[in-house]
Amino acid sequence: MVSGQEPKTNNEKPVHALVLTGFGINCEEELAAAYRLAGGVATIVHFNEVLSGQTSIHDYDVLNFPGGFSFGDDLGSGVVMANKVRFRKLPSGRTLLEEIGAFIQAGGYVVGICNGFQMLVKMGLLPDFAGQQEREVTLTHNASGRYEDRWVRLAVNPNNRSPFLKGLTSLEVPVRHGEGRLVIRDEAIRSRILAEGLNCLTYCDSTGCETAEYPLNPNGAELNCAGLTDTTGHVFGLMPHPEAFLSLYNHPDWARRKRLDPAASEEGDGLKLFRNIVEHIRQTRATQPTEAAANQVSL
Ligand SMILES: NC(=O)CC[C@H](N)C(=O)O
Repeated sequence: MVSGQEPKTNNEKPVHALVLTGFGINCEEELAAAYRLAGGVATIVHFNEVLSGQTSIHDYDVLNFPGGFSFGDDLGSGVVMANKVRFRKLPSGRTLLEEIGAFIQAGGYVVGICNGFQMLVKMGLLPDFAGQQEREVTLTHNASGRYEDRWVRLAVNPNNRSPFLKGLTSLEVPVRHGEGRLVIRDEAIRSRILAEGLNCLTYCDSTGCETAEYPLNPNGAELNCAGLTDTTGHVFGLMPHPEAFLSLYNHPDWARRKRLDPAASEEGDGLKLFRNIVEHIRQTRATQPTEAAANQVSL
């Protein structure tokens, strides 16, 4: 770029999402499409490229763990990938989990959807990354004893900490999983999750009231919890798939909805989350001078 035409603020840089793939992840294309439709840039990268140091997570704004069946759900869904993140050393000499900790501290965002949420929980990033040795919560087999593939309604916790959920009160999205039941280790952790608003999404009925009733709560999750954040709001995980509802035409009832309200938006509820995070990162950047502009000021 010609000198003098350098962007003055970082908000002229595109918001860049790193979307991981490999080993049985299968939702990376939809997730990348979600960021692109929301005005961001998305790059799909094989997990091994990150572990080998060919790709650095620090070059991106949002690190995404998509859904799927990584390692065939062997040892429990998400466990093998989580262990690679926790224990494999990168060329930097640090584990990927340590790199992710630094990435979050530097302002990065981490998202896990379905199998990705299971990975975040099993690597100990949710509900809070305090370097704790023992997991505080887990995601395990659905109470129904079978794979659940259905649309659910979610209520957004008004005290939630995630910029993904800004301005949202409820949304409709599909679930498709066998191990989505949140189990919390003890009462103290349960109270902390509630007190700090970490249970950012709960299964609800058509009136928006939280419910434990099956199949509205499709897996029997404690607190009817469908999604968690950490206390910083930089780590967000959820069992349902917002990237699977980007357009009205993804919804099984789209034809009736279109007939009843032909002028209604053709965007799906899920796209709102990605618009929110792209906008949030842009706004955060708008207040930060670029390195070049900061250097000019200090001269
Ligand atoms: N859609 C998914 O990501 C599925 C997650 C996981 N394989 C399960 O069945 O629980």
